[in-house]
Amino acid sequence: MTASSQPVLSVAGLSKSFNALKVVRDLSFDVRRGEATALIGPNGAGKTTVFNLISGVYGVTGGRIAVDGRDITDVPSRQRIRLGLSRSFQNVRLMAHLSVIENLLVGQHVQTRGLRDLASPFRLFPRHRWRREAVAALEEWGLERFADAPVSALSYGVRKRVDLVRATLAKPTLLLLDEPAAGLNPSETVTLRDHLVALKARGVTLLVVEHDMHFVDSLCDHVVVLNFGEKIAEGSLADIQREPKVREAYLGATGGV
Ligand SMILES: Nc1ncnc2c1ncn2[C@@H]1O[C@H](COP(=O)(O)OP(=O)(O)OP(=O)(O)O)[C@@H](O)[C@H]1O
Repeated sequence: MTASSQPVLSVAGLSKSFNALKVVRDLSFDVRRGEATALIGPNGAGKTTVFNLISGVYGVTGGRIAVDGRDITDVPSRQRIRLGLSRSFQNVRLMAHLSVIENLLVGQHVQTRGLRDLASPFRLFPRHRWRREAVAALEEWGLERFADAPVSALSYGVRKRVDLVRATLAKPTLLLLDEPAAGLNPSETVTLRDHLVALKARGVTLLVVEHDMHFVDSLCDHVVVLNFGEKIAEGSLADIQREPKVREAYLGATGGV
């Protein structure tokens, strides 16, 4: 297999139980390089748990996870970040009392050094490489006017985009996005979608948990459907929407995919 045809992420026979509760069952799928793959399913299907397994928040009960052909199943989560995995959470995890630029600097610091000396005086090093990179990234995404604003003063849509900038500063190979469109108004949703389409065009591979099927349709190349922790279908959105199993799973839960 050539490096470019090798999947960025490969999940094989993955399972996770919490005591007697089997939340993920024998799940296998690949995420192809340069594509956006959606992981969808009714509430409680196990999507967030799969993200937590891939990012290393939880250990697996069974199965293997590989990134760029390297088995990371037993690699601690911090090292997974260094191997190219980055994640943006459903509830934005920026520090509200810090400015946008400070949040980006903390993010870079945590990714490269860990939490050990988090208190180092960033403000004393205005010409620091990280600061230049963070400012350049904000400019690139048209967010530079917010650089010195406290995160608490930003709209939710701008916070989400700042969180995306934070997640991509480390130039990830694979970006995991947990419900990126949740809580956004229609125009914020389009802006965020355009940001993600641009990231994809730059070669960032995306794995997205999302309930908004219009958003999935406009961003994702491939869809994996979970129900009760099991994969019940995968393919294009049009393909999986035709699958009786998928229609059944959604009709039982939310009334349609
Ligand atoms: N730490 C945990 N301990 C016990 N059960 C858990 C834990 N985390 C998740 N679960 C259970 O696993 C199942 C799957 O949850 P998960 O959050 O992964 O689903 P989801 O598909 O992301 O749902 P949603 O779309 O509502 O966010 C649920 O029944 C949930 O209660």
